[in-house]
Amino acid sequence: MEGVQTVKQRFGIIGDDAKLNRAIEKAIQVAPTDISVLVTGESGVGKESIPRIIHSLSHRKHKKYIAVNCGAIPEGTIDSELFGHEKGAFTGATQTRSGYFEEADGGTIFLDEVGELPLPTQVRLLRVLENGEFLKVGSSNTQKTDVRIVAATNVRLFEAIQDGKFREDLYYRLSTVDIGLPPLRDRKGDIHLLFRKFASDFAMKYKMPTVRLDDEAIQLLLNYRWSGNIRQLRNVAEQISVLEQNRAITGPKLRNYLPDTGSRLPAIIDKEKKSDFSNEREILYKVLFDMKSDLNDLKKLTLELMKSGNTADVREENESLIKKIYDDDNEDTYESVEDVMDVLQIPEKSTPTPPTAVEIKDDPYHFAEEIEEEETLSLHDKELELIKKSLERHKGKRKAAAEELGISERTLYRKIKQFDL
Ligand SMILES: Nc1ncnc2c1ncn2[C@@H]1O[C@H](COP(=O)(O)OP(=O)(O)OP(=O)(O)O)[C@@H](O)[C@H]1O
Repeated sequence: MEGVQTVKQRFGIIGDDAKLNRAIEKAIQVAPTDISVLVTGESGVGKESIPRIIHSLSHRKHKKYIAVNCGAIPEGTIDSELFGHEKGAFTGATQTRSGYFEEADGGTIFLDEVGELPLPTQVRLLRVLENGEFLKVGSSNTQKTDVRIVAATNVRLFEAIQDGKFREDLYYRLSTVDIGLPPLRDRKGDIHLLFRKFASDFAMKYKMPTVRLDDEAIQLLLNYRWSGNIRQLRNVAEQISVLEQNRAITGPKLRNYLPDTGSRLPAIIDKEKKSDFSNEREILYKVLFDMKSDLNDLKKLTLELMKSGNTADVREENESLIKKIYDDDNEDTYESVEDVMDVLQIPEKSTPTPPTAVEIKDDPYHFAEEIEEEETLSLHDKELELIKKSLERHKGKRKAAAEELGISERTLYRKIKQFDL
């Protein structure tokens, strides 16, 4: 039997927390059996690695492993996705199609977000679990399949059972063995380790030096509540790796990337609040918006220089703009405003005046209008725009889009429904 450390290495699992190790150990122990396993834990704790371990260490490893995100499939099509359908079963069913349970015969199916399954689908699933039997949608011919099921949930299934949204008998069938993964805030010893790993991965990906945290930043990292768990930590490491010029990260710098930190208060878990990604995104939008605004200012300046060819006129007319672009209290700015004024021979004045709203409005340059338009966009609009763009770019493939956006497929699915896309 493979050891916990070997498995961690093989599956790229970082951390040495006792609860994490116990979860991996349990996965290794149950792998050779056909026992159904329920993986529990908050969103982003790394539940997906457990079914992969179980499948790879089982006698089913040469057969298919299919991971299904139950929360990402619309209710109307989930039965057909899982169990297939007969030709003519519903409008658009132009030919017979096999479902995941048929495809994965001999292998393993991972049902992520199993608590999201509609009740009629739960009945079908129970039947497969009990005797391996299922019916294609629109068919009365019983079929057989031999599939090992590993399910995962980040909702409290007991509450769903009490609310009549999840069948109790199905819960017991699924959770013959329960493997719980701890939230990141309870794995303090692993937090900095994970950050360093992600920072080094992103440094390689973006071909930049690795960011490093000072002591204050490390403390902040350890005391943060991480409601989005490892996924959120990874996103923060990526944002910092991409956006920070100075690779030595101080506490105050890091704080900008941690929404609602409440400084070092102990973790407060809000059951209703699923994640902090909207706040996180807000910060990112702000940084991106500032960068875009600077870029537009520079475009304007360059165009004016090209059009007029007279640097003296341009520098006089755009004094406030030049100051706005270069007068930054950020120590990472490449040039100080004094250097630029020197180059352009503009005398220093005490208080730079940023362009007023009227100035921007009256500006004949289209990119200035762009700035004004951008400023009026709400977070909601920007989120919608990003989701649309990402879906377009990935030709409607939700998995790829969710990956790019740094959210789970289920969250993306909810957003698609929310924005009526
Ligand atoms: N121990 C770990 N070491 C390295 N990366 C990890 C670890 N655990 C999780 N990750 C990474 O964190 C991200 C989230 O993990 P995963 O998708 O498995 O979470 P989850 O619990 O299934 O979340 P959800 O319930 O939202 O689907 C992934 O990018 C995964 O690779």
